[in-house]
Amino acid sequence: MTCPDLNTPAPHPTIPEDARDVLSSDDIARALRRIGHEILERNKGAADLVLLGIPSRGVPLAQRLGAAIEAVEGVAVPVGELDVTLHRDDLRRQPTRAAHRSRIPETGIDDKVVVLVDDVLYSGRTIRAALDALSELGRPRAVRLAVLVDRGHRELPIRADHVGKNLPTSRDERVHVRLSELDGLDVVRISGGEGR
Ligand SMILES: O=P(O)(O)OC[C@H]1O[C@H](OP(=O)(O)OP(=O)(O)O)[C@H](O)[C@@H]1O
Ligand SMILES: O=c1cc[nH]c(=O)[nH]1
Repeated sequence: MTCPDLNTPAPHPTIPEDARDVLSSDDIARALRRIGHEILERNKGAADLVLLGIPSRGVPLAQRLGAAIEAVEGVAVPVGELDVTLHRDDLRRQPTRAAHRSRIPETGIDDKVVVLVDDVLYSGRTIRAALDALSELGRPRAVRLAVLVDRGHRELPIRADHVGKNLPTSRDERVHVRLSELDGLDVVRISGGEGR
């Protein structure tokens, strides 16, 4: 098996020209503010929260959620990133997928309420890998999941606790998330599918 390269960023497909917008920059900002409020409500405040973004785009989303929570509560929530690459069940099929390094806040995750953050939830396999990666790092009191887009088609018994937008899709469509920190603009588009 080829080992993933730690330094080479994963290639990302360009968005086809016929893609249509599903979330604008303002929509994304509103969704993240709402999710921030939901997380605080569910957790009854910011105590013991740790946000972990899943690379690539889960990382800036986790940082934005941290900022949104801080704006409401006035306290900084630890934010880190959790690489799941080596825990994926499709590593043999996609051996060139780049590995990142996990960055866990100094607070650690033991007895914390960890909120995993990702851009798209689809089969659920990335989140399964995230739970596997997390179990090597400690024992959170609870693990929750926040995603910007849930496009359905789960292949595993995994669900999100906080969703920016539920987007019914067909399997031959693709959801493209672009974020200013990595891509220079904020937008969610969808491409492919019958008649599009
Ligand atoms: O529920 P799943 O079927 O696992 O799909 C969701 C994952 O797919 C995308 O990642 P991708 O592998 O395209 O890499 P990226 O994060 O670099 O965009 C997305 O960012 C999610 O992490
Ligand atoms: O449509 C999809 C499916 C998985 N991951 C994405 O980013 N988009």
